[in-house]
Amino acid sequence: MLRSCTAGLRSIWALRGRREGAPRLSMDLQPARRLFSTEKVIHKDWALPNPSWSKDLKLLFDQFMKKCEDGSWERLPSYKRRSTQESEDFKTYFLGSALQTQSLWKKAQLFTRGFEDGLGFEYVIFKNNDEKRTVCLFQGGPYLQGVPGLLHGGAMATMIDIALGSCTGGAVMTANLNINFKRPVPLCSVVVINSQLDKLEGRKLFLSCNVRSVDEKTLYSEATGLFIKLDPEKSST
Ligand SMILES: CCCCCCCC/C=C\CCCCCCCC(=O)SCCNC(=O)CCNC(=O)[C@H](O)C(C)(C)COP(=O)(O)OP(=O)(O)OC[C@H]1O[C@@H](n2cnc3c(N)ncnc32)[C@H](O)[C@@H]1OP(=O)(O)O
Repeated sequence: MLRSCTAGLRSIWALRGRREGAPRLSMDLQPARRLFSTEKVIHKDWALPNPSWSKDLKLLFDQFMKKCEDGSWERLPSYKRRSTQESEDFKTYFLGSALQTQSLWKKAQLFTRGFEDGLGFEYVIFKNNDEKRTVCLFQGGPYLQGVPGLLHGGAMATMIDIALGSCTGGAVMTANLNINFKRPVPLCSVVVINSQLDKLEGRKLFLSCNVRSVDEKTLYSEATGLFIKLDPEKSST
């Protein structure tokens, strides 16, 4: 596994900069203004295949794109930054946040999309609106290592949070996340996160998910989450 990961890493580095519009990874090599300067970078949809995607990930992606053809499933686009409207929605609740007072708001971006192709979080989410569930295809790259050769549990928790969040809509926050890590996830492998909305109770959304290998034989994790729809009457800061 480590050998294939190293080979993958070599090919990832060989492909550096080839994807159109892809910013370089390190801030010290690339001045911040260049990372955030063009509309093209800001609005790029990152939930699409790139050369770092493994065969498994591409195959599953193609299968789900087929399911999208009759409209029962949709691929969720993924941007480094939230749309102006979404940002405004959240700003309403966090008027005193440091981001706004320190003028850093313009530089804010989703941290899962801050890595160079293949090194961090490669993922795409498909949503079935009628069934209130999503499927997240996730390949965790070499920069997400915890125990040598294995994916860091925090990286897995991040993806679980995002996967569960994708079953919600509008302005919500994670109030509780409960994860059982059952088997370690090999670094650079592909996992499938099946999430569903179990119950809606007022502003509370109860969700659950499981994380499995592509062949479905290995159950890596199971999790539940409680998300709360933000109350416009309350400010959280
Ligand atoms: C953001 C998602 C957007 C989705 C967009 C869709 C696109 C899909 C694509 C991509 C998905 C990306 C997804 C990203 C995901 C990232 C999410 C995060 O990282 S969030 C950061 C970590 N979370 C916090 O920092 C919260 C901190 N906590 C709070 O701010 C508050 O506690 C909050 C807002 C959660 C609730 O506060 P209150 O004042 O509005 O509500 P109160 O009255 O306290 O609670 C309401 C009800 O919920 C229960 N409740 C609240 N917290 C609970 C808890 N921890 N456990 C159990 N019950 C709880 C309460 O008991 C109450 O229940 P009763 O109505 O009385 O029955």
